[in-house]
Amino acid sequence: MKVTVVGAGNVGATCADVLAYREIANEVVLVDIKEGVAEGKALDIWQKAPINLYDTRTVGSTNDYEKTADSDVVVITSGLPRKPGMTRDDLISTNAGIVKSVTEQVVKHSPEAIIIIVSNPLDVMTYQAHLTSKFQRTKVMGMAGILDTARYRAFLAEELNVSPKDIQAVLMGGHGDTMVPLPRYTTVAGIPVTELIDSEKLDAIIERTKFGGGELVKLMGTSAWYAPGSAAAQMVEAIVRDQKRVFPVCIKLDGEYGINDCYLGVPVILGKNGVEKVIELDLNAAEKELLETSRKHVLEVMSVLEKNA
Ligand SMILES: NC(=O)C1=CN([C@@H]2O[C@H](COP(=O)(O)OP(=O)(O)OC[C@H]3O[C@@H](n4cnc5c(N)ncnc54)[C@H](O)[C@@H]3O)[C@@H](O)[C@H]2O)C=CC1
Ligand SMILES: O=C([O-])CC(=O)C(=O)O
Repeated sequence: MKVTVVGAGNVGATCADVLAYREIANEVVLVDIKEGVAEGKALDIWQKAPINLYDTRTVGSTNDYEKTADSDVVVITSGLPRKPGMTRDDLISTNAGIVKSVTEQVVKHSPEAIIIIVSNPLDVMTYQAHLTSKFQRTKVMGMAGILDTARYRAFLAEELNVSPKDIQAVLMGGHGDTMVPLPRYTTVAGIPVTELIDSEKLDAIIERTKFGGGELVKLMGTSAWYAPGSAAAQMVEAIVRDQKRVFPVCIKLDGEYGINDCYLGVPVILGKNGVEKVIELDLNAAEKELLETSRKHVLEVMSVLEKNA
């Protein structure tokens, strides 16, 4: 299996590293527009192989997409990260152009690839890649839900003093402050979380999750990369190993949840064909209202992209 990661910055390099040391692919090609950066990071990851004992080949490329030819999966992380005071949506004008030009190259050299978008604003960049690639919707998806649920699970694990491994959760909607965590579908080793935590503490954790990206931007002056890079690698793994994992993933909705033509995070089954099924949960009225607010927000940002097209 061959996987390309475009953007050899913080998230892309982390993703490539996880793909390599966990031997998720046989070959990982790292691409960046900045001269030498992708080659250098790919070489560094390859030199770690004898220490960490893996044999995934890592190759770097300065914008030469020939090296990416016939990739099975392509992860797109190229684009600006936000700085303190910015929203993810503020990145749209710069990142839309980057995602468009990168997707054109990806499609030309890997017409059968499955594309995973990481660049922000996530839902709208997934839209951009889908528009440009003209691939079927099940083969163009965005990574956000695994990261957002991971933050939620980590905060819960800390509060309850249990292993993060035992916390299961699902979350829906756009990757932003309108995301919709679903406590009704959150369990600790099968026990409904609401039996273990009072509602005030749970609400505080939900709020912290919604602004989890911004918390890190404030601390570091740029956005997160360890959890995002690992989350993207986990999606790649589900696809290349045909694991049929159930994850929240951003995809164009075609009538699911009564929504058409909007890109939103929903639980899906992920396997060798990409998104193999969108799972439709029976949401209650309050959850539907939150999802509707999120849909409206993503549609607004999608319309900015359309105006600039
Ligand atoms: N979906 C999510 O949950 C998350 C999304 N992100 C987003 O991922 C993106 C990358 O973040 P970082 O890696 O932290 O940024 P970074 O600045 O460390 O890396 C971005 C890389 O993209 C490269 N690049 C720019 N234009 C390019 C082009 N046309 N072709 C190839 N490479 C190009 C840059 O040279 C740079 O090395 C940002 O848009 C960020 O907002 C970050 C974390 C989580
Ligand atoms: O917050 C950001 O800008 C990056 C991101 O999407 C996240 O870490 O959730």
